[in-house]
Amino acid sequence: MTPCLFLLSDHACPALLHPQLVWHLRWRDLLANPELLSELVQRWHAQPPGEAFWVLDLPDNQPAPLLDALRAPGLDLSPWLLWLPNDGQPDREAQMARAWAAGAWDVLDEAEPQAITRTLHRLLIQARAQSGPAARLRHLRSELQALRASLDNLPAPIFIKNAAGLYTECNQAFLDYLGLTREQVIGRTVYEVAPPAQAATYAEADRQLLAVGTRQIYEAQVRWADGNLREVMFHKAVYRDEFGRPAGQAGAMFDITERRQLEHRLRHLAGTDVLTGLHNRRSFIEQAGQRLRDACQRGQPMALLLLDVDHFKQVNDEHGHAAGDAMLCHLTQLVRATLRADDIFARVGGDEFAVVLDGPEHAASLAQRLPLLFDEHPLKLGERQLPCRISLGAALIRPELHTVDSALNQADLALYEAKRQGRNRAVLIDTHAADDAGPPLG
Ligand SMILES: Nc1nc2c(ncn2[C@@H]2O[C@H](COP(=O)(O)OP(=O)(O)OP(=O)(O)O)[C@@H](O)[C@H]2O)c(=O)[nH]1
Repeated sequence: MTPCLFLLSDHACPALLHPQLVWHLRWRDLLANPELLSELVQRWHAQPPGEAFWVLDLPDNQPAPLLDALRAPGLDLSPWLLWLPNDGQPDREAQMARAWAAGAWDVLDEAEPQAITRTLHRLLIQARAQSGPAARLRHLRSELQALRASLDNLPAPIFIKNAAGLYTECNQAFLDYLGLTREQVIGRTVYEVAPPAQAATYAEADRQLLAVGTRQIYEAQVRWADGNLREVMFHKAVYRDEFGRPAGQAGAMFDITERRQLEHRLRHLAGTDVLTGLHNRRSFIEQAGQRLRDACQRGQPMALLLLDVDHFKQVNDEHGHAAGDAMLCHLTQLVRATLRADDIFARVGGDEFAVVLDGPEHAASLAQRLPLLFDEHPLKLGERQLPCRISLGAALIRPELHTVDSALNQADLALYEAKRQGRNRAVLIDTHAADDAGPPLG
């Protein structure tokens, strides 16, 4: 915002004649040849000064090309002055008249040094008014407005907080997202802007960020304008004062609710059997593994049951694949109704199902009841009733001694034994009892 003097002259340099001019107004450029004006214009565009004053000599009384050039975009607002040399030319009055008519801001007549001093004095007063604190404030205000307009055009909610945790700025997207007015946000803390549970999370994150003094990315819930909680990813960074101390933080919010829901749904689908809606084998291995680890910590004995439909191939062959599907769903419903809420039930093969559960008593009771259950509840297909028979192998295990695989192997041995003994029955193995393959239960 330093006032500048652009001097264009083919006469003896007026700046040299008037050091006061040079002293108070920093030279921006000095050109001795009016033909270099185009170069001046280019420099002006490359690095426009805040304010500029031009002192012009109108060479050979031909001001038109010069003035046309001065009206080029970006230059036409600059005040300019005519330098009238005291060189004895006869048409001084005419020159002056032409300059006024062309829009000269003033005339510096070398023949009247006192008038030049007055003009320069006025020039300085104006220069100071244009480049002083008020002008700087105007400039800052207009920059702030430009910044705010840019922020308001961004779709992501953006906020700025000072070191005391007060919001000092935010964009329109932030207000829209929270459903608040500017007055409800600016100058307030997170506790006045967000529900208490979320506000505590944000305040702790703010504290950590200011302590570390760099950047921060974290996920948290945010209450949306409609009152619902949304999943949001915060990207925040500290800004510093002139001494390099953290002075506050600027943050942006990215709503990832839909992305998280999609991920959750994909994870669910990846672990779900399409026909029955039960865990598939992959999900069963994960869930059962976690259950065994938990049980291991508690010293809780566990059981793993394997159920397999007897002669299921025959059902398919005689009644069709759709009837076979219906039988698998029927089995699913019957077993699920018998299990406890925290038992893990999965379809681990075509006609093979697995259950992981706590406690040998519950396992023994199920092993006894399930084969009978299917006798009592045949599958109804229209007018027809299809008998549904299953074999069941159960392994009682101590989780500290078993993985899911080894528990499955034990249950498989028991299932094999049930099939071998004639099907439609249960065999229970206590992996720690001396006689591993116990008697059939069903
Ligand atoms: N309907 C239907 N059948 C399936 C599905 N998945 C596998 N199967 C069939 O299930 C049958 C399983 O047959 P096997 O493994 O021979 O067993 P099984 O006939 O029950 O004989 P045992 O187990 O020894 O009593 C095969 O015919 C598969 O084609 C399915 O999703 N739907």
